[in-house]
Amino acid sequence: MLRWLTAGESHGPALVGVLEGMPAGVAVTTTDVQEALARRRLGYGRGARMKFEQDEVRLLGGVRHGLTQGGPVAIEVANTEWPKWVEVMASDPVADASVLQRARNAPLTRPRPGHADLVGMRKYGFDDARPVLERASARETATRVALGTVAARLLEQAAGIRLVSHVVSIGPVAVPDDAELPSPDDVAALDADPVRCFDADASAAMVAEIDECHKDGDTLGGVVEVLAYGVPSGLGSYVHADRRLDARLAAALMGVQAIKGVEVGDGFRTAARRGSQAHDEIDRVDGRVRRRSNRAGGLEGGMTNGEILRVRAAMKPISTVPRALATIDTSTGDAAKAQHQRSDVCAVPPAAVVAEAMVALVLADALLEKTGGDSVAEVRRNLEAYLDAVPELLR
Ligand SMILES: Cc1cc2nc3c(=O)[nH]c(=O)nc-3n(C[C@H](O)[C@H](O)[C@H](O)COP(=O)(O)O)c2cc1C
Ligand SMILES: C=C(O[C@@H]1CC(C(=O)O)=C[C@@H](OP(=O)(O)O)[C@H]1O)C(=O)O
Repeated sequence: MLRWLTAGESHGPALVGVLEGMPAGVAVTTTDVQEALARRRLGYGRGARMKFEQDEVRLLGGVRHGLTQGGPVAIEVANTEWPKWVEVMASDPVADASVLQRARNAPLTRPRPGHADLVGMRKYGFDDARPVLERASARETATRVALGTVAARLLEQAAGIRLVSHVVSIGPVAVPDDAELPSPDDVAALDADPVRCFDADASAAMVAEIDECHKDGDTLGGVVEVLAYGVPSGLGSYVHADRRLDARLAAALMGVQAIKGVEVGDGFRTAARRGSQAHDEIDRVDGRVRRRSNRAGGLEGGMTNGEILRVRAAMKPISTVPRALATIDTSTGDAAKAQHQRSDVCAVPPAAVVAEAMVALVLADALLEKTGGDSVAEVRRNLEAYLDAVPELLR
């Protein structure tokens, strides 16, 4: 079983992630994690913070000489913004109370609709939204991407599974339904695209939409898709609700800040079709079982079926809207405009990278559940033994 946890605040000294259950022998370096984090910072429409903040990565435990050791992997992602927040986010009481009178520490009492601010204040007993937004912030996704990097390395090295994430819509602009899917060889091209989109026309229209929206003081959401190539048949299970891989993927994706819907394969589009047009017919071609289509997105009965895994996640528009939304001031009860400082206009491209990390973590967990194994070599051996034992007529 693979388990993971993250800790840390948006403007604290650092975020930290712990991944427990990784077999020994996964090749991963600080540079691998840094490169993955750099991909999360890409994307047209992100706010000022992305321009001046660096992600400083330290592998704190579980990796030696470029290989996991079988113990928990701990990764720190330091916030280079920290020097500006030393007093505001100090973990110990601040001796000189006068420093807390400064503007940066003023209580945030105009909760932003769409954020955790208002309910977080109620639930945890704060008269200031600061502690709520510090932990609710999607800055935390940096740690998920760091941990997802290790999971993705296991998937590739033990099972030849490779992941791709891309953007399929931003606001009203979408790639055509029948557009070609990007493959793992297209990742560099996706990284180079301003909105991580594989369709050049749609990409240009998305950039124009973001510009338009920025001018209007507004924000945008969209839909991302994660593809997994080379996934063996039989990860997950139909035997119980919490073992279904579709359910586990949906929960992991819904756990990303601002994700409001998940689609497996053709998902909601399938619901509008007749059965004869909704499923993936089975054939035998050159002695191998093949599917004539992949509308199911590689998942049937809560299990991978050997086709390309395809899941989508819908992100709501950024909640900190520059043309500020109506709220109340919780210190007076009066009507007010929601708190607004800097913010992203659109964070759909980084959300694709975060979604990819979540899929990597869930797939790595499902792979280990199927194969067991304390080292990459053992995982690989066990996977091969399982696949070799599948009767010829079912292959
Ligand atoms: C990669 C990423 C970047 C984000 N950047 C911002 C941002 O700059 N400003 C903002 O208000 N919300 C941002 N969000 C979204 C908020 O964190 C999210 O709206 C908030 O947590 C409330 O959404 P929820 O109801 O799904 O938790 C971002 C989300 C992601 C995934
Ligand atoms: C820092 C990151 O994202 C942040 C996520 C975020 C939010 O409210 O979720 C708000 C913004 O931070 P701030 O309010 O400090 O400007 C984003 O920059 C990051 O992704 O690394």
